Amino acid sequence: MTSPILITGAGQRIGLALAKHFLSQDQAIIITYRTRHRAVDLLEQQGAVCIYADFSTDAGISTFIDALKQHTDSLRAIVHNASSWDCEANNPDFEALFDNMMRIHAKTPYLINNKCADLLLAYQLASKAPADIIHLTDYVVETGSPKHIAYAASKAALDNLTKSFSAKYAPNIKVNSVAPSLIIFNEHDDEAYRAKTLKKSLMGIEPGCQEIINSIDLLLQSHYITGRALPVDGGRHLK
Ligand SMILES: NC(=O)C1=CN([C@@H]2O[C@H](COP(=O)(O)OP(=O)(O)OC[C@H]3O[C@@H](n4cnc5c(N)ncnc54)[C@H](OP(=O)(O)O)[C@@H]3O)[C@@H](O)[C@H]2O)C=CC1
Ligand SMILES: Nc1nc2c(c(=O)[nH]1)N=C([C@H](O)[C@@H](O)CO)CN2
Repeated sequence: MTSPILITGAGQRIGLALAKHFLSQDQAIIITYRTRHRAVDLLEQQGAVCIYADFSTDAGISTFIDALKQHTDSLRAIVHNASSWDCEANNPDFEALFDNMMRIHAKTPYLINNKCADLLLAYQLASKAPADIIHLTDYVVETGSPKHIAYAASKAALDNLTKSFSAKYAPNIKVNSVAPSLIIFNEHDDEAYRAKTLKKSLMGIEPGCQEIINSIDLLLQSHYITGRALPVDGGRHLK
């Protein structure tokens, strides 16, 4: 039985790089997308199952879960990557911002982990190896972020879900976080922001998506690491 890996929000950037990596390893994948980027068409042509999902409402989460179960009866792993890096400066409606951040970063993983564990257990039963849940959190889980307050709090909630679900699902399913700081800039990031951000870590580089791919491969290959957050942050904590 080839059990696919589910990656949420894989239409661009890190999620897309992960999807391409797994396909290059002949690992079946299911991805979610919200915007139908051209890259989604290309993933589908390469054999990926691509499911539209907008996690901005409870109904959208529920609709996705139902669609997922129509496509597969087992999962090798779930990578919760979908995210919105939104901030208070851009959203004076703090009620909506907080709800949106919590829903995409905490409620969506919470509901999928609870309602799709049977798919992961089906893989474990057949393979006799543990399945995996991986949460993409953020370095700011440790520090907070004065400019992304609701975002940081929601990622901290996701970090806590890692601890709870790892205890709930062990030993059949491992649950870990990958906690990045800067991985890749956004196109709109100006030179001043880029220079300031690069100075925040000891390594002082924009490392690129391969760092996250390497981290996720490490967690997938381990039969022992669970309940942990793998920091991928260039030594930012020592700056
Ligand atoms: N990039 C970086 O340097 C860092 C990234 N991270 C974390 O790593 C992960 C990947 O980062 P990155 O690739 O930059 O992520 P992006 O900001 O590119 O977002 C990834 C995807 O999430 C999707 N998404 C956003 N909101 C929703 C929603 N409501 N419903 C469904 N999908 C949604 C987006 O869809 P659409 O294409 O429609 O917009 C997008 O394709 C994230 O969890 C991020 O927080 C953490 C620290 C640093
Ligand atoms: N969903 C996203 N989350 C984050 C992003 C992003 O582009 N999308 N970017 C960052 C920054 O790189 C930050 O780590 C350094 O300024 C954080 N989260």
